[in-house]
Amino acid sequence: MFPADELVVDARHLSRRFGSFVAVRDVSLQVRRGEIFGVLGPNGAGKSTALRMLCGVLDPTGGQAIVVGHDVARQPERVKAKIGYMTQSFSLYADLTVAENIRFYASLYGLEGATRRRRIDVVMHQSELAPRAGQLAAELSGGWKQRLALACATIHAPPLLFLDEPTAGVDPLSRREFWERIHELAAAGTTIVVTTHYMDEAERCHRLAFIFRGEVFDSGRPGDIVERAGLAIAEFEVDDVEQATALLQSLPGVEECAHYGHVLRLAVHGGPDVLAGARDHLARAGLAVRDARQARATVEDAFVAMVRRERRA
Ligand SMILES: Nc1ncnc2c1ncn2[C@@H]1O[C@H](COP(=O)(O)OP(=O)(O)OP(=O)(O)O)[C@@H](O)[C@H]1O
Repeated sequence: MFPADELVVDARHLSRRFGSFVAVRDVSLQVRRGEIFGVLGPNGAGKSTALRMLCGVLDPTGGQAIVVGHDVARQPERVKAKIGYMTQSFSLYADLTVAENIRFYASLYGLEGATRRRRIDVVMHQSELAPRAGQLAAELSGGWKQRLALACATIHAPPLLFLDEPTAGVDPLSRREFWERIHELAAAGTTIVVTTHYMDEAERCHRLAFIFRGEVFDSGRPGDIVERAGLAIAEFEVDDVEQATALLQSLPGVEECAHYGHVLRLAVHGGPDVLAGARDHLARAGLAVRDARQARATVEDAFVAMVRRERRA
């Protein structure tokens, strides 16, 4: 492991206004070396704006961030040289081949001589792109484009990698492979800050920050965030799903009652006696319950509950 106190990102009270609109407000977050840090939030929450400030491509209008040892507002060029940045749109040159794209990024980061050759070999090998070196980027599938984008973003072996919705639109297998690669990079000491809308990906992060309307609402390890949300979950298989939903939604403390095929998933604020209480409620109304079981609350449950609570407030 790496020194636990080695902060690669140290943002304090970071803010960004666009005119009178505050897109990011008073965001403080610290990311340690080798961590995979996830940033979650609904559309328009301010995730990309926060990331762009941490990358040194957008000036903060308040607060401070030290990233890879440099102040993002005072030394944005130093920060940019030391980080990798991959966005949803991948920033590839469609009419260049795989190898040409990688060589282009190697030049962009000033790699020369033996170091350049070695890094090109390493990323080609790690991304398994070597057999496709001569293929045009435009001809690659979504998953291979994503591999190429990651290869380009890491060509200079940056100690810190920012990923802004890196798996949007790629298939589940490619997403899994991508995350395996992310974990390999982190295990080798690369720090990763990633935004995502996929909650299974959020669960793969070491720590998370929930951003809503520009502010951090909660942050910590996925398990701790889920625990703080205080939700108990039960799943029911019932014959009359619609009637069961209506009945369960009338129970006190219900956060959500959602359909998953023939299964109803109930999330309530409260203790584990939820299962027995809800089943009794259905039984009293004469509804047949074929199966009832307690389930694990997830980051998605915590996220949805948080966003709903804030929208109600
Ligand atoms: N250059 C800009 N000028 C004005 N407003 C902006 C600008 N950039 C972002 N915003 C606004 O700031 C808010 C936050 O946008 P941002 O792109 O950071 O959200 P996000 O959380 O990344 O959303 P998404 O998940 O949809 O990518 C939005 O309301 C957006 O319209």
